[in-house]
Amino acid sequence: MQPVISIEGLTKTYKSGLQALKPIDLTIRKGEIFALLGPNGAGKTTLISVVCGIVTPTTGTIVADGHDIQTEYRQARSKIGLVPQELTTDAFETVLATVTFSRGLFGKAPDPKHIESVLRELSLWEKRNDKIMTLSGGMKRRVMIAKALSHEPDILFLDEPTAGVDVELRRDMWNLVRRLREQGVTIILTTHYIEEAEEMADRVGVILKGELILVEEKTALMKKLGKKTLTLNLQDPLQTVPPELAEWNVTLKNEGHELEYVFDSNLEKTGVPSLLRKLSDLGIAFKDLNTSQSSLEDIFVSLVHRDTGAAA
Ligand SMILES: Nc1ncnc2c1ncn2[C@@H]1O[C@H](COP(=O)(O)OP(=O)(O)OP(=O)(O)O)[C@@H](O)[C@H]1O
Repeated sequence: MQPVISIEGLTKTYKSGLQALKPIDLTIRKGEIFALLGPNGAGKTTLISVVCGIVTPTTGTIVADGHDIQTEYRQARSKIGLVPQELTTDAFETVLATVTFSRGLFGKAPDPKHIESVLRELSLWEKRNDKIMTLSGGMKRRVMIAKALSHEPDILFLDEPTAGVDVELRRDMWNLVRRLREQGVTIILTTHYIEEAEEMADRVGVILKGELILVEEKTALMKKLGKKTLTLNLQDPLQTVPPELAEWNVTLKNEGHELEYVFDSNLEKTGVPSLLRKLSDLGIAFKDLNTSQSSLEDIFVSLVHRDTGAAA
């Protein structure tokens, strides 16, 4: 697939000496929705800010839609829309003036029809003559999105678009993102929420302490997330796993007091009912059972363990 953003050897060390990004290589494909996941302080905003030309990289090159973000900044930036995490807009201006002005900043000819359709899509048309400062927080966020779309960007960055927004805005945002994707816009969003990535993304990148530790198709990642563990507390401890249970790939834990079975909860046949029947046939009784789902955190932990070479 055609790359729309190519990032090579990107690092960022802030003046304070903090290395916010370790060498990052990443290609964003044209027309995809890419979700960048990571905990607070992982480097998501720094990465976006560098690609959008707000923060200068320490090393590395970034090409956006064929233009080097540093040597051809204006051409590259005109292709990009950015919805930042923080609301940065003129409080005394009206909605319409702010969004119209944003388009002009990118050297685009005025297009009142486009501005109107953006404002209507974001339920801002009725508020077009209101001053920004009189709007609610959610409405202000909608204005930020309208500003980012004012110059018809081919690439849209959304930095935590749904942090702290209500259900309605979240749903509108997701619908908008889908419609933009249908129009061929490439979307990169950062989020803490795995559901958001699950709902929206084609691919997911996980960033941890400035390091892009995983980039994967969402469906593959969801398969990993779909892993569940069934733990049975046995009535009587077992010395070894009975050969009759070989097909389930179970393990004994806690000195034979617990039988553990890891299965894929996405599958129609998880193997759980048949395992329980087999245990009953074998006369293996259990006092209690519980299941736990591997979370994004589990994936983080196992990746960190792997990266540091510690025993998993
Ligand atoms: N201007 C700056 N000067 C020095 N350090 C900074 C600056 N901006 C960010 N940092 C640091 O860089 C690291 C990465 O921050 P960044 O905002 O990119 O993370 P994030 O993944 O976006 O986090 P969050 O989810 O909290 O928004 C953090 O340790 C942060 O404190």
